[in-house]
Amino acid sequence: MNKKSIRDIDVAGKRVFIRVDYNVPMDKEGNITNDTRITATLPTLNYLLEKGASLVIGCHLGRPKGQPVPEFTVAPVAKRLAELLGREVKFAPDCVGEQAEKMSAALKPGEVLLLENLRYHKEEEKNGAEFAEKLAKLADIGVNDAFGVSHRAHASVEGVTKHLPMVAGFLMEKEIKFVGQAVANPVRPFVAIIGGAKVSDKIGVIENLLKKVDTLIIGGGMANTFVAAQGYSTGKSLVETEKLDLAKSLIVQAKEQGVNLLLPTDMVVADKFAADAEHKVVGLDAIPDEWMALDIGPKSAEAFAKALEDAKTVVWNGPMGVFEMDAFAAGTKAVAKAVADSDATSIVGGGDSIAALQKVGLSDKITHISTGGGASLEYLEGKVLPGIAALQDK
Ligand SMILES: Nc1ncnc2c1ncn2[C@@H]1O[C@H](COP(=O)(O)OP(=O)(O)OP(=O)(O)O)[C@@H](O)[C@H]1O
Ligand SMILES: O=C(O)[C@H](O)COP(=O)(O)O
Repeated sequence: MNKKSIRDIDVAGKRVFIRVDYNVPMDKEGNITNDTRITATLPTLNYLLEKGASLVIGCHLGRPKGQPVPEFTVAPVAKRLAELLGREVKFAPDCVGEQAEKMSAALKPGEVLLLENLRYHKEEEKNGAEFAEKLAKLADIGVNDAFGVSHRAHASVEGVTKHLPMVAGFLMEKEIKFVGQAVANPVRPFVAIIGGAKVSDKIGVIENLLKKVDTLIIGGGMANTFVAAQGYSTGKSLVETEKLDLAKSLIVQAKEQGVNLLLPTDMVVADKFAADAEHKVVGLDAIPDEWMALDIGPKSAEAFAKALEDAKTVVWNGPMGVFEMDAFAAGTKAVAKAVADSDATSIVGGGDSIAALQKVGLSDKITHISTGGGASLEYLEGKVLPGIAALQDK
């Protein structure tokens, strides 16, 4: 890596601003259901603390759209982080402003301050210069250990580096190494699996992935838009109507480029988005008007698993269904098992994808669990991520 890391700087007695990706899955009561994204940063945090730094940690949770939405407070993260670090974690109820400045100024070496959700301010996602400057005031030097957010040119990721020199943390270094290596010269067949719910974010990635992979499997919420693009009626399923033309064109592009594009042929549909919903398996031509597709069906799962049998490189982001509810977890489980059973180099990324893998107990069968979902997909496409580009050169 041609970027500086925390090994290259002296942090003794300094306040370090660290951007992390603590966008962790939570249940309705606000309990963290998977803390991988927190534990993955501990080597960086502990190293800096041992070297005599104090830490000002910035992160986001969910998409509160620039408002202080209580559901998206990162207070539960502060509690979990304190348990994991075995030391007190102070909490600033606003990430910028007088109180945050006072709290950060009072930090002694070895002390840790977590800032409230950065996305409570709309300037974060807009990369507002003033907001970035306010964040920079909280520290002497910056560290980016948030690979998962480095595809976003947000204030705490990109803008802040104009006021605060920023270097890579250990997690960032590790992600760049593993994700980069696996796809630099992938052993073939190379299979990518895309699912999940962030359809408009990730559908654009597919065009570039088609140039790299031999097989592309699409499931989860992402598949519904492709099913609709083939002319089927999809009832109340999650569908990005604005992306139907793009989905159609991607189906054509896959054919032209000789990529084996696998879409579901059956679905598990439900009468509502709930764990106790009435549900059944149907073919694509039989999705009832008032129902929604919440998982791929068993035939699709079998076909996807078959395509993974002889894969040598696999990249997976996004669950095949609403795996958080047992009735809609079978597709994700089947694909997870197929990836685990193959002897491919496998990279699975994304907050919910990691949670799904742990739920089925197969994480240790995966070559690299990436904390980045959208970020790892964009990195795989060959894009320069703004958060990485903005780090100090060696
Ligand atoms: N058919 C579906 N309809 C609605 N939601 C779905 C469907 N299939 C999967 N999902 C939901 O998608 C969510 C995960 O999608 P997402 O794209 O955020 O993946 P991720 O692994 O968390 O990646 P990232 O880190 O980029 O967010 C899960 O909460 C899951 O319930
Ligand atoms: O979960 C993720 O992929 C990262 O935390 C980025 O979140 P975002 O897609 O809301 O920017």
